[in-house]
Amino acid sequence: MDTRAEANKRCVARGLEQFVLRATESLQANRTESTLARAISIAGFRYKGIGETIIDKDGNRDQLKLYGLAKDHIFETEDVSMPAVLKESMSTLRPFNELAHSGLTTILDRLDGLLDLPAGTLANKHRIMEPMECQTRILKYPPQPTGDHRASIVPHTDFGSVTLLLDKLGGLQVIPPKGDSTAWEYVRPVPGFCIMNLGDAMVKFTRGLLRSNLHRVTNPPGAQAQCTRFSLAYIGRPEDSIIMKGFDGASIFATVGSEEKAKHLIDVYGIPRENIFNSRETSFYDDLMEKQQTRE
Ligand SMILES: O=C(O)CCC(=O)C(=O)O
Ligand SMILES: [Fe+2]
Repeated sequence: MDTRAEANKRCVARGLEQFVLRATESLQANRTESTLARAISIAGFRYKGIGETIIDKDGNRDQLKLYGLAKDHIFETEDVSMPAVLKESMSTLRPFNELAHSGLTTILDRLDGLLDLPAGTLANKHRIMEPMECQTRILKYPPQPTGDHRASIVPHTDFGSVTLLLDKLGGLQVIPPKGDSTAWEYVRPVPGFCIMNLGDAMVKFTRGLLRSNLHRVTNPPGAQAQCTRFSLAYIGRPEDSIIMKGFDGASIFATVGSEEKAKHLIDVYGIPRENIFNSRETSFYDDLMEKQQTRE
């Protein structure tokens, strides 16, 4: 990346840090939850106070507050009623949305390549100036009492195509693909990087080949459990006019550890036998490269 782009990114990051702190404090200080909840009429693009949702069968309530801001409102604020702290922060929020959306586009282009889709297939369904329900979400998780290991946010999959998460503290957990439903594992945030999560739209587009992982947030591990956890999410969604259905014509390559699993991919997903490689041998890498080079 050139130095100008680097500097740009650093400015946005600094602005964002101040913005998240200022916004969460001010929303907390000035709100009456019901007024703010009414401030934005589109469902999901609003303030949500602590405990508004039930997160498990025992009736436990969530332990976070959040504000969901529509991408379309960030670029067309005139007619949108929103708390002053957010309106005042548009000079930070607009570049953040542009940066996050360009990150989303980079990932979508990479996925086109991996799925053997024509270049631009996915990005053309996520053009930033088209109406779409991409969401910037500011989340605040107060520290929980020691030993409280309940989830703070309900276990869920994301409703969009790709989510980018800017987290400093741990607390985000996933069930890895091979795990059982109790095997939650922490996702460690890496300084300078964001966490990427595929959402339900990608499952639909790829007819279930890509996975939208179940995740939740619980008390951060170790000493971090004493800290308030802030998180900033950009939830990318396809344009409003896109029909949620599987793409035709993508070549899918897969690795499997047994003939039984290969048979499942062939029978259920119709993947050709020659596109399925053995995951127990490193030779699959050369086989795949050879296939990629010989494709039209
Ligand atoms: O706070 C986080 O790290 C995750 C938030 C999340 O999963 C969401 O907003 O969908
Ligand atoms: Fe999520």
